[in-house]
Amino acid sequence: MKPSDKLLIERVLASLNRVAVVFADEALNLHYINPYGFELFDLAVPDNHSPEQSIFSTDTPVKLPDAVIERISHEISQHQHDFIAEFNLGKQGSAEQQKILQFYIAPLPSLLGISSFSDNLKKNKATQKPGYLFQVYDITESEATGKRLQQAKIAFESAAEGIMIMDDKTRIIAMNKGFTDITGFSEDEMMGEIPNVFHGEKYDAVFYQSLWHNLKYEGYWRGELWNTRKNGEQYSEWLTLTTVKDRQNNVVNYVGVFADISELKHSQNRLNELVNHDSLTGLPNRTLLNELLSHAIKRAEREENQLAVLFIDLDRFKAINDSLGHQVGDKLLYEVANRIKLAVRESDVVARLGGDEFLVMMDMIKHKQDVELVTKKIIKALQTEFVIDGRDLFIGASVGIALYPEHSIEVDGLVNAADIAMYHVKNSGKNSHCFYSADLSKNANELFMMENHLRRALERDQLEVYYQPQVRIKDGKIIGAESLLRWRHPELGMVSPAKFIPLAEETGLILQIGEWVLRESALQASRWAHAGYDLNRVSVNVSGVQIQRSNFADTVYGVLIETDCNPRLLELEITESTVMHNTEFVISVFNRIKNLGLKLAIDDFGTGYSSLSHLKRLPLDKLKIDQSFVRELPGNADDAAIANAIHAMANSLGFNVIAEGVETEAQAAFLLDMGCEIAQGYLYSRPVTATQFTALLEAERVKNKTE
Ligand SMILES: Nc1nc2c(ncn2[C@@H]2O[C@H](COP(=O)(O)O[C@H]3[C@@H](O)[C@H](n4cnc5c(=O)[nH]c(N)nc54)O[C@@H]3COP(=O)(O)O)[C@@H](O)[C@H]2O)c(=O)[nH]1
Repeated sequence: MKPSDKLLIERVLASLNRVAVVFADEALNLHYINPYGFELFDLAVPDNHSPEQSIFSTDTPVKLPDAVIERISHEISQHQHDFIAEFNLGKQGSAEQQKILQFYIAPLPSLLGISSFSDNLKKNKATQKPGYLFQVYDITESEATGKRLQQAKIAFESAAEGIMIMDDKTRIIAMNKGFTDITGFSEDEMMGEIPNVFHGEKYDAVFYQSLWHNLKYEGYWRGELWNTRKNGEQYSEWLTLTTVKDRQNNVVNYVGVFADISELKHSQNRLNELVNHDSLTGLPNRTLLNELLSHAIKRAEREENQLAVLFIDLDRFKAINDSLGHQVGDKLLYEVANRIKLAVRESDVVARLGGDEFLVMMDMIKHKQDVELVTKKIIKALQTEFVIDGRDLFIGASVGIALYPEHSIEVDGLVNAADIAMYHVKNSGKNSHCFYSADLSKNANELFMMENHLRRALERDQLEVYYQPQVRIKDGKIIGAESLLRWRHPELGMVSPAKFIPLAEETGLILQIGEWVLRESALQASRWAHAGYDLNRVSVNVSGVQIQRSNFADTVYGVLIETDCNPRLLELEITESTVMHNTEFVISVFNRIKNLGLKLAIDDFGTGYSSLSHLKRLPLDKLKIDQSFVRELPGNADDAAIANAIHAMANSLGFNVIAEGVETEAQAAFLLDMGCEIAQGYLYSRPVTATQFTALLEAERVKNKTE
């Protein structure tokens, strides 16, 4: 071989950079390996050897890795000359690499041809014998790609989602089983068809603009769609469309993947239903109402319309719920919701805010009078008797009305204004309606301020207990005292209990305040007893809220222990209306108090609607004739008859009687004549401080001593 030919062949072999070329003898000793072979098998280049000059003698110790030799000799023994094998081949100086190699082995009659490259080889006898030419390709990458393709194919076929592949004209060219499962359409029916999402007529222009804009500039579009199955059923799908482009940036395919989210939608709707609706009546709750009201306000603003918000609070509902139980209460609320719905237009919104509070939102209001008419209709509907579990129940409704934009232009503002107006109705006789006005807000603010002041009154020692004597009419002897709470406010002056007790009851502050009055009274009663004053009892007013909302008998017991007061020195006065609510419960509380040794009196008797059968079951000691029946005695024949009747009834039930509000001698004489022996009123003394009361007792003691 000419030196120039030898050089050419050597260069060609050296330039092959995708195939390793190896000449080996029968014993698989290497006689030649090109530079790429060195790289592929990670062989160290011998010191005296340059890779370009790749021909070497067998004296040069270059060897294929053992694992490779083993595998080749195994395949040759099996007459396999074309095979793929996987090896861990060490990368020089770095971690091993997994490689997949494709071998082509060509047996050669002898290696004599290559001996001409090297003088060493010429002398080598092995070159006389048969040998092999190996071509080895690294197919690791393409194998991995193949594997990935295989996996993608499995994923495509087995995905529960529907997958469709479209050409650049959005015609379906491939689809999976998930597509058929969801839509009901087979491959035969869909091939070449354009999917619904691209149909020009199904959605509006804005939808298509946004879809194509996204596909073009973002490369994908994602959204929720309604679609129709082959059987005509509507379903909801979540679809992702992706644009596939070639190297020249031309669209070649669109791929659509969609999931059937009908079930999810259903659950979501159910959840929304639960979150946004009142479970008892099915009406929108406060959350949904706020949303609806907010939309309605925006619409009213656009269309320059008026809106009305009616805040409805039921009258007497609490009493029914407390006395007849929650089941009856729930049924009543359900019926109330139906009656309100029937009284308004279909388009009006009726919501339940909680408890016995409802709200009606009416839009497109032309005249205030129209709102008033509907309100009256609602009140009338709720006034009519309800028959629940065979029982006739009567309630009423107090309705506050606020108008958009007159009273507020905001959701909260409107609801608050209607609430304030409703509150005003409640405080002025109930079962009526009233439009909001700024004056009402002023009152509400004052109440709010007073509530804040009252909260601090106890801590700041602004409360004080006054005592009013209860006297024996025939000789004027003080036989008892009624505790009457006073609030001495640094700025507001003396605040009447008639003003702050209802507020304390509403806010629950009465629990703390009432306990404080009881403790003060017990301490004072003990002081007077220890001082030797002959006082039968100190009578303490107890609010219905204390009885209904606290462990009242336990509180009384605690106060007795703390103050070391003899229970016989104390009497509790409870209003007639309190004892007729939740009567069974009240009876049990009264029995416990009675067992502690205290006396019990009914205050303001004659103003409520006592049932005689209930009265009989209460462990009472005394009835207090309300001052409204005393005021016009003896001239008013009706009051005289009532006072007489109360006295007679108390006698027959074995109760003592006391008359309150006695201001004149004539009243006292009439009462004594009637048989009522004890009285209380300005005739004897106004309520006074404990010190002043002690002075009254002391004066009496002195007087008795001197007589
Ligand atoms: N739950 C609690 N209620 C209390 C407590 N302290 C008082 N109250 C209740 O507040 C209402 C107003 O009380 P007050 O302004 O003290 O009025 C009482 C007397 O001052 C007044 N009175 C007494 N004699 C006369 C009279 O001759 N003429 C006249 N016009 N008024 C008079 O009557 C009130 C006594 O009411 P009563 O309790 O019904 O006997 C009042 O309802 C108090 O009950 C408290 O600590 N807790």
